[in-house]
Order: sequence, then C-alpha cells, then structure tokens
Amino acid sequence: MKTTALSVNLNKVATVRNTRHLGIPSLTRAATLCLQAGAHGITVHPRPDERHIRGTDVTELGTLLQAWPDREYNIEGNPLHNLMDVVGNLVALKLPVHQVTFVPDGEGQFTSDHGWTFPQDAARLKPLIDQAHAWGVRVSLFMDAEPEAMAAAKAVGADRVELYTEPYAAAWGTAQQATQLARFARAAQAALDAGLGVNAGHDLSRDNLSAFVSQVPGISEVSIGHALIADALELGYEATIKDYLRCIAQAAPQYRAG
Ligand SMILES: CC(=O)[C@@H](O)[C@H](O)COP(=O)(O)O
Ligand SMILES: NCC(=O)COP(=O)(O)O
Repeated sequence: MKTTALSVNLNKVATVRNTRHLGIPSLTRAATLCLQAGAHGITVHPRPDERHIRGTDVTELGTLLQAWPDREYNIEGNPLHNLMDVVGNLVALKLPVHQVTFVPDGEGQFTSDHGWTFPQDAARLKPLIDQAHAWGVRVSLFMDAEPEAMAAAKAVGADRVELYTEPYAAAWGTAQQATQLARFARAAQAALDAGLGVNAGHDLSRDNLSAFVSQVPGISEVSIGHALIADALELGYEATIKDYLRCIAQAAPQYRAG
C-alpha cells in the first residue's frame, strides 16, 4: 500500500510567464523547487491555443524530469486535438512521460468542466488509448463521479480514471459536502472494483484536500494547480508543497496500486 501522490500542475506559472517576454517565472525552476520539496510529480495541460503551457515547456520539463527518475510526468489534454502530437514528440525524444490524462475539452475552453461520456466516446478513445499503451504510457480518463461509467472506462482500456472534483470543491464547507463526498466515494469504489486506479483533480486545495483523500477510497494521485500556485505566491514553493503533503498525510490515505 502507498500514500496518495501529489502532482503539481504548472499551468498557472506559465499563465503569469506568458504576460511578458522575459521567461519569468521559470517553469523549470518552479518544477525543481516543487520536486525538491517532495512533490511526487509534475502535471501540465498544453492547450491547443498555448495560452499557458507551450510545446517547448513540455519538452523542457521532460528533460528536467530525466534527472528525477522516481517522480512522474503527467500530460493532460484532449487526444482528439493536440495531445497525441505533444506526447508522441516526447516519446520520439526519449523523454519521460508516465501518464496521459485524456480530457474532453473543447478548443479554447475556459477550463476543464466535465468528463468523458460512455458509451458515446468509447469508439474514438479506444485507438488513442492503444497508441498511448504502445508508447508505454499509462492512460487516465477524466471522468465525472458517476459510478456506473467506471466499468465502461475499464472496458475501453483505461488504466485509471481522474475524478473531476470541482463539484466536491464547490460543495466543501456547505450542507452539500457530505452528499458530494459520498458520491465521490461511490464512484471511486466502483472504479476500484472495475480494476482501475483512481486519480482526482480540479479545484482541490489545502482546505478541501484532507477530507477528500480520507473519505474517498483508493486515491492514487491528486493533481493540483490553481490553488497550490496561489498558495505558493504567498508561502513559497517549499512551504506550500510541504503543507499539501501534510494535508495528505493527515488523512493517512492508502490506495491499491493500479
Ligand atoms: C483537467 C483538469 O482538471 C484541469 O484542472 C486542467 O488541467 C486545468 O486547466 P487550466 O489550468 O487551463 O484551467
Ligand atoms: N487535473 C487537475 C489539475 O491538474 C489541476 O487542476 P486545478 O487545481 O488547477 O483546478
């Protein structure tokens, strides 16, 4: 049994960097500080419009992660748009990529706000999942917390699902929190029962993280960007990462490998 991994999403560092032509803040510097502080991995979501993460960032971070063989690189995006080209480029360069997270975002979408739909998406996902597996890359599917969809995600070939946690985050601290936690716990258990690993992400924060990982079973990885980078602006990367790791450790989560 292992603890839940923390993968730091660097999209928002790139968002700030892209407002000038000075190259600061540096993504590789941010990644290094997060990894030195104990983060288990780095996540990026290179959108087709390159509003934050650019193709060059993906390659530079892959090069950096070569020096951190015990950490993971997770690339998110829509495999029907630019993601497969981005990942294929990393593979061709023999740079590490441990996981792809397929997200059904439209081009130019404000932010991710829903998961894949089954059975409708199965036929177009299958060859893309097979391609990622041929590259030796684990595939996670971004999914709404719907227990009945998990068996279909497994059947199409996914290794993991990433539960889209915005509805939980929005309910945290309200009368709906327990209902949402129970819903996510059912979805996670259904995924585990189907033989999938379970990741989670979107709007997770130092406030809502402990309750989630303690009450939703089997969370292998959380990917966190927006709130974490906002915290880092105030606390610095080292203190921020250590506090997110404390939130996870406090919940003492354990998961089945998958
Ligand atoms: C897939 C997902 O959950 C997102 O959180 C995404 O990575 C965030 O993208 P933006 O940073 O562009 O909002
Ligand atoms: N997969 C979710 C992610 O990488 C980060 O989402 P957010 O914390 O920026 O909402």
